Amino acid sequence: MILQLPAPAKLNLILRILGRRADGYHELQTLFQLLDFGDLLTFETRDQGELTVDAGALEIPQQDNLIYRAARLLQERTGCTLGAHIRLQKNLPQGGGIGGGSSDAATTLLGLNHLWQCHLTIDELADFGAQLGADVPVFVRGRTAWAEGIGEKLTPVITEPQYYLVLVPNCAVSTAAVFGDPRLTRDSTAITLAALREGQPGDIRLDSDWLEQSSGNDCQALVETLYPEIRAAREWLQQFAKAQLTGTGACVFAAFDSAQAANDALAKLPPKWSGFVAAGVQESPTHRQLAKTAPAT
Ligand SMILES: C[C@](O)(CO)[C@H](O)COP(=O)(O)OP(=O)(O)OC[C@H]1O[C@@H](n2ccc(N)nc2=O)[C@H](O)[C@@H]1O
Ligand SMILES: Nc1ncnc2c1ncn2[C@@H]1O[C@H](COP(=O)(O)OP(=O)(O)OP(=O)(O)O)[C@@H](O)[C@H]1O
Repeated sequence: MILQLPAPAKLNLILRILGRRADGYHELQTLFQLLDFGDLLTFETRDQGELTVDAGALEIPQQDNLIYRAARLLQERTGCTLGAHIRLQKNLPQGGGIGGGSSDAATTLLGLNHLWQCHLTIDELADFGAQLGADVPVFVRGRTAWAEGIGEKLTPVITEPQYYLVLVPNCAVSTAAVFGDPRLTRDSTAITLAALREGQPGDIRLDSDWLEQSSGNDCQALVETLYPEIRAAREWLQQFAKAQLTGTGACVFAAFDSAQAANDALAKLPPKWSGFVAAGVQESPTHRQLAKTAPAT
């Protein structure tokens, strides 16, 4: 049986670092905005337990690929004797801060749970995801969300519809190196969302005025010192709208009210950089696609 599923990108519209835990991981608060643009994965079930990943031009040994690691973890934890061949169409830049590898891992957990009929719950899959990386659970849960802890405590939120122009500078940033740098500021005060819930039934709605005041990325100053090209890309984008780093970079982004305005800015992009326009979404395209998919037999 064959199943094709998207693996969307995310942006960190807010990234605040509150402190460092004894294990080296950082307590943070971040607003994960899911996008309607990403990688594409094709899963083909195998009767024998063998797992293979065709990652195209992505130069990573198979056993290190988060797709392979997610599939292996699911096999080990469920005792499933089925295997799979998984093909990756890589559209997202590597080390871009837009969660490409994490999203591939989440789509693998969701896709194989469906194909292999493991019947795991989203909570169980999100727990497995957290073992693969701090950004995996948000993609497993598939909602634009406010995150706390090391990124695993998720509260779904509703953001205003926006189009994002994402620029890809010519450098890949190591997340571990940024978090390990003594110059990183780690003392932001925590934001509380509870006040925003007052009088609102259902999910918290974050309006653009609140976002304007609260946005910012605590990694940005350090990353721009380490990679002047990232500062140059952000400053170029800043001529159109407030521009910011996502995650630990390298990508920078700005929000626009229409796809037309975002594409007009993209058309002026200097040839040394690439970029893309994507809409912000509340629900992951992976979940939307799975909801339309017939049960595996
Ligand atoms: C910065 C973000 O991209 C924001 O979305 C993520 O929190 C990073 O998520 P990720 O790439 O899935 O992170 P992981 O693969 O779990 O960790 C990569 C490295 O980042 C550091 N790390 C990550 C998350 C976190 N809350 N604190 C950390 O200190 C750790 O040194 C770790 O070795
Ligand atoms: N399927 C995959 N796609 C991309 N990177 C992968 C994959 N599997 C493993 N990796 C490794 O994960 C690292 C992070 O890649 P990724 O593209 O997810 O970075 P990122 O966009 O900065 O993510 P994040 O925002 O979650 O930190 C890369 O250095 C790469 O070696």
